[in-house]
Amino acid sequence: MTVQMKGQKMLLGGQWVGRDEVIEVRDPQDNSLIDTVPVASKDDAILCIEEAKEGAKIAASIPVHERIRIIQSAANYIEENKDKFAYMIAREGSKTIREAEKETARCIQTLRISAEEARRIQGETIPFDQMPGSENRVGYYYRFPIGIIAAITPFNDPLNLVAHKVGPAIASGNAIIVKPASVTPLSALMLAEAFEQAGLPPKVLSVITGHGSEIGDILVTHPDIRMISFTGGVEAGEKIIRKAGLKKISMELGSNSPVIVLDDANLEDAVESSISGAFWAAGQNCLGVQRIYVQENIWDDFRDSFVTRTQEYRVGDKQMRETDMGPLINEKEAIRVEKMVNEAIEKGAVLLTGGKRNGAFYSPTVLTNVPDECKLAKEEIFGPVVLLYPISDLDEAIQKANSVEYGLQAGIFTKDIDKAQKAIAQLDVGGIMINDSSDYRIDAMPFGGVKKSGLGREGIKFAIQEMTEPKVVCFKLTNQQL
Ligand SMILES: NC(=O)c1ccc[n+]([C@@H]2O[C@H](COP(=O)([O-])OP(=O)(O)OC[C@H]3O[C@@H](n4cnc5c(N)ncnc54)[C@H](O)[C@@H]3O)[C@@H](O)[C@H]2O)c1
Ligand SMILES: O=C[C@H](O)CS(=O)(=O)O
Repeated sequence: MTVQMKGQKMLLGGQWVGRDEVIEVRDPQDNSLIDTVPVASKDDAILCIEEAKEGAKIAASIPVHERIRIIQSAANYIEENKDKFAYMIAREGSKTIREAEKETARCIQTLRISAEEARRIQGETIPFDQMPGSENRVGYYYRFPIGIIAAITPFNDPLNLVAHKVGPAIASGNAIIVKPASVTPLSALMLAEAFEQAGLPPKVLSVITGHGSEIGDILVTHPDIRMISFTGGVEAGEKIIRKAGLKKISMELGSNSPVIVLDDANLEDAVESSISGAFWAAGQNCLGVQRIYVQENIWDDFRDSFVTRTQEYRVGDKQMRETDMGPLINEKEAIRVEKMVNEAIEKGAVLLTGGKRNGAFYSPTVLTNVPDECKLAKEEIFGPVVLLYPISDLDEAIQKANSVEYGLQAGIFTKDIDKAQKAIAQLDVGGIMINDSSDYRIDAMPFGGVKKSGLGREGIKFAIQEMTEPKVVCFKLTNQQL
């Protein structure tokens, strides 16, 4: 399928512009050239922000009913062209076509929720006469847009995670500058095209392409940027926070997600849900199942079933419908995962299946007996690798699940409501799924983590809260008004 691309153009200050210097966007599966995008200069980033200042005034002046129409129209456009959007996600990224179709459907849902939430940005009246001397006053607060938002997004969900920033920004009357991942910028440019077709006024949305650390620095440090909405790895996140200065910050970072399987669990559900959660998007998934703590009296059954299902997972051409898992985003990432696995094996880990690399492909891999000091055990793998651990009881599972520096989401499989409640209370995470793996999310729920997994929450309504400020209004009434 050929997709008519903007080609060497980015959306900067309401204009589609090209640059002599370009970045090649290549298919991770065969390194074939898909398209090129411009390398924005620091001056381009500064110009983009200057134009976005006008865009912010325009965005704030768009009436809510028009914001709703624009966002719904963009969602309709994506729905009418869903095969092209899914094709591009699978082409420039490493998702299979079926995974890409699901991401496209979620993006449409994300935008429709954004349109709904545009009508729910409300304030409250405040009874001001609460103290002696404060009589004869009435007032309220309402939420207003903050201005220009810089959105910096990762490679693994190149469409929906951009929509999670653009949708709420437009719904709340802000201007937004998106800097997509340099390896998967094309889906973000297609999203910008959807909003252009929908009649979004120029300069409200910009998509600037280039090297993250270069133009990203301008976006992060510029005084006219009022909020940084970052989704990516903790290393980049920490660099951004150190440079940002006094700005609103949203950080959706990495994870090392645990799942607990107790002996009263539905074993088939636990296996199937954890297989999907572990190997979705070749493990390049912030919610990906990385550690599974299995109660020892069901250890053999779970381990054998999980390994068997892992071996049945079909790795291959991501554009083929029968494929379950494609490559990682590039060979460098696959080599990074391979090194983490080999380090663990050298230190005594037991490989139960997988552990094989072929270029950017890395086979679905399961290990046990991984020493705690290994990178594989304590860091984010961001690849198709799962660690199994036997545990004696829930207390041990919770202690071990909490023993890493991340806390995004966790899963627990049990029929015992008391044990589920204990896990809810004691697991140090942003979300816990009962009888689902850690990899469960709907786009409307509050989403984000604790510790090194991030700051703040996304999930449309929650993103809108971060993208708006309350403004208090108080009227002192004159005698004739009383
Ligand atoms: N919590 C979440 O919602 C969530 C969702 C998806 C991915 N992630 C995380 O993202 C990571 C994988 O994505 P990635 O490899 O694209 O992440 P990354 O951190 O390498 O890059 C993310 C974005 O930041 C830009 N960037 C990198 N360094 C920068 C800097 N110094 N200043 C400004 N911008 C900079 C990149 O160009 C890219 O656009 C994983 O850690 C994953 O867990 C988290
Ligand atoms: O990679 C992290 C994503 O935010 C998870 S999801 O694709 O949004 O569920």
